[in-house]
Amino acid sequence: MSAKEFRTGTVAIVGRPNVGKSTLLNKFVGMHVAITSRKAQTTRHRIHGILTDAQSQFIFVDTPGFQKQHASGLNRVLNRTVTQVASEVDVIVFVVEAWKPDERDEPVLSLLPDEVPVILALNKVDRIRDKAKFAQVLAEWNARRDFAALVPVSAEKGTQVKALLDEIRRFLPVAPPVYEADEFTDKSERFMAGEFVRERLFRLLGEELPYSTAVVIENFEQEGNLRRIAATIYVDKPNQKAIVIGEGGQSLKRIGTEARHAMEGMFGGKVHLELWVRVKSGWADNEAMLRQFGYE
Ligand SMILES: Nc1nc2c(ncn2[C@@H]2O[C@H](COP(=O)(O)OP(=O)(O)OP(=O)(O)O)[C@@H](O)[C@H]2O)c(=O)[nH]1
Repeated sequence: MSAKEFRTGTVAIVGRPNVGKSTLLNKFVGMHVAITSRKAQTTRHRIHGILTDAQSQFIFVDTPGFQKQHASGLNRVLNRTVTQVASEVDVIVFVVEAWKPDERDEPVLSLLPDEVPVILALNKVDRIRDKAKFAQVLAEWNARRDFAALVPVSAEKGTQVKALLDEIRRFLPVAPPVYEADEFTDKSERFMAGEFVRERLFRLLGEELPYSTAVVIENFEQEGNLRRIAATIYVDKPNQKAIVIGEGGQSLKRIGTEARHAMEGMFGGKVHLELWVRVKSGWADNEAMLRQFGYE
């Protein structure tokens, strides 16, 4: 492979909430950079996962979940991000669930720009039993848009993920790599720290908490191999604060312990983590506050 043929480009992974975008991204980069959970819309930041192999460098832009039913300020910001990201990349991977074209995919489909090639990834094929019906689903999707390719995958099992990667590669421009091969994300440790707290929060309390929770890293200091991190979990209502803290502080303690262990594994050093919970009502509707929380 000569340097002249090396390909580098950006890839947006789009799709409505819960279709498996984060799982796919994690599979691609082989590392746990974006959080996954059963709860819809847990990915709010634009995360760059990077995969470099002998022939190419894929720079993945993970886009936020997409929900039309709640017209809050948060969703307006999310929708803007999805369109903006989609028009700036070399190729788009549009992730849907494989069993049937779903009307909830329509808002995302309608936002995809015409000038960027779109690969349809039909995810969760591990749950497909009826092959004949699946052929019909493929035909239906084909009729809806001129996709650059249609690839059935299972992000969770890894089935066909390599085939999907090969399809994506075809659309990356010939260019030298932008990032060093061992970089997996362009976000700082500070950002990752916030992601770990958010992940544990959703994992532990996902069923009880609404989407209106944000994590802000207030302090991040490094002394030798010790990192001192202070984070605030913002909730909308006092009763949510009580849920996050839990009986006798049990929940908050568990979130803190698990997040700290995850950080220590990732950063390769000791972490001292301090967690606070604060009520800031209406934050999901206030665009200035959203910017403060890093939701561009
Ligand atoms: N059976 C099966 N489940 C999958 C597959 N890929 C993802 N899932 C599950 O689908 C759920 C949603 O996955 P995520 O990766 O969090 O989905 P997402 O699209 O990033 O969701 P948002 O962040 O809400 O936009 C999780 O429970 C995953 O375990 C797959 O290939 N097969």
